[in-house]
Amino acid sequence: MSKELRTLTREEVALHNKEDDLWIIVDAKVYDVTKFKNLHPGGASVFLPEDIAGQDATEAFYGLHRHEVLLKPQYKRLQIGIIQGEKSVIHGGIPGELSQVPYAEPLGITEGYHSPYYTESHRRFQRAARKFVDEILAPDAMAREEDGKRPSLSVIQQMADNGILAMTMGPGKHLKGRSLLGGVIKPEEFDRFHELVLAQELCRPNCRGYRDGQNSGATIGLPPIIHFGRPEIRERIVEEVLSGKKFLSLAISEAFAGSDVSGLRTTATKTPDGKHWIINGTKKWITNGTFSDYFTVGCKTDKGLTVILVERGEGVETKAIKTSYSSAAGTAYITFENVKVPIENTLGPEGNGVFVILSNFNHERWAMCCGGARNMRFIVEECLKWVNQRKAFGKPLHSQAVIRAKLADMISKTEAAQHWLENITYQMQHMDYKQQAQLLAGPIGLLKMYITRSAQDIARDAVQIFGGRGITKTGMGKHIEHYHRTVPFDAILGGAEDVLGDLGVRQAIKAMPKNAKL
Ligand code: HEM
Repeated sequence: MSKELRTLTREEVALHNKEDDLWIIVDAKVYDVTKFKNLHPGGASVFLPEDIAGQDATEAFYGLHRHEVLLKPQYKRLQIGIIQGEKSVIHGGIPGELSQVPYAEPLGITEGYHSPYYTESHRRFQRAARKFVDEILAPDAMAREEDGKRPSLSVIQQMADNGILAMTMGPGKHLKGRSLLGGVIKPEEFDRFHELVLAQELCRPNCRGYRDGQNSGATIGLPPIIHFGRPEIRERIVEEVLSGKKFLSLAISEAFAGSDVSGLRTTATKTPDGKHWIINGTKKWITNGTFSDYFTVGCKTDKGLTVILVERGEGVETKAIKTSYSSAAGTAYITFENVKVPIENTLGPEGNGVFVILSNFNHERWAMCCGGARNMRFIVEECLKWVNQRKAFGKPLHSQAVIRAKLADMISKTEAAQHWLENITYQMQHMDYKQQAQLLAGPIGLLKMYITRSAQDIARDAVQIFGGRGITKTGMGKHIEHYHRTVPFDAILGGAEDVLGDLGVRQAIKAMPKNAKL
């Protein structure tokens, strides 16, 4: 039962300023810390100075704690009253609502700004996605990132029921008949900008391992089945995965070869009757691999690289790899030993695996750009809040020019990334698959390189702004520490940064007109 809060004057609170009778005010709320002080992680002595005991400690509190501390039940119950005639105004964000911090949201969805891309349908969709993420996803994300367990199946089920798993595959027939976020838009309305909005909202809890744990194996591993699978396989597996019943991973990279797909060593040889493949080899860094039921596997065959769908079963072993993010992502090392697979599981023509794999890359890299650009923005928001509430040398941190210069750089990079991303998204919206492959592989490669380089600059600057807190896993800088530790993932997964930059330039050189001379 919640206790009755008292209405108190500041004068009344001031009388409780002794070790055995100790109250403080934080944001118009009165807390009795008499007993708590001996359990306080920051020590008891911090409560005793005369400007804290019985006084308003709001500024001191927010210089040292995140707002969420006061929301935890064990601390919330320390509140005994509220100051007469005052209201508490600080909140750590209202679930489902846009942040009011400048640059915390893409300009296109920020109130007062205009956009050539976002319509009322996108904005409505964004609000529904934000609510889902804040209320359902974020609590699970934080808990699983902490304990390293895979995302809770109940949450995956809710993602499936709301069409989220299906929407991460982009617009298309697979959305038909689904209720998207409780019917907030119709399946035929869903376009690339809805997809962009969704991809960015899903990142907001800033739990990088968990984010990859939410079926991102399927986001990259299912399209080859949608586009190249035989109808009977496609129908069964796509439905099982998008309804959250089964999990699937893309299994291309190996200890022997990553970005260089032609160097893969996993082999598939046909049985003498030609009815099965026998697969042998290993795969490494396979997202969701520890818990996936299906694997979309790149194999060497007589006719060259071939992509084959493999079901978990005899001869398939997966074990967890420890990476710098949490094991919620299920990153695995996989061994295939004489795994027998029906020939019908071949995806696309034999020997055409490079095309099957490459045709997927644009969408995968674009989706990673969506997340990368959003994560940069989240760090800008954290830094803006921190420099505003933290004092150093008697002044707020933002009064230091060097801090403002860092923020200027961070904000510019974040805005540049988002605007370039939105332009590419607009191109995707108006191009068919073939045009995208021809015209967008280079720009998407360059964009991803730009985002991951900028993200690493932002991570480094954010650590400087947060100081020791930026390298501490709990407390004020916990998101900065997490970001700085996990930001290299984007620079590696889906094509290493340098390889992608090079791809963009090589494509430009290839497209140079013969008559272009200085
Ligand atoms: C109801 C009031 C308060 C509660 C519930 C509370 C709770 C906590 C908690 C949970 C931590 C661990 C770090 C974290 O999770 O952020 C902490 C750390 C700390 N607290 Fe408090 N606190 C309160 C008020 C204060 C006040 C008024 C001061 C200073 C005047 C203070 C000074 C500190 C310090 C110095 C630390 C260590 C910070 C660090 O390691 O960076 N606390 N407090």
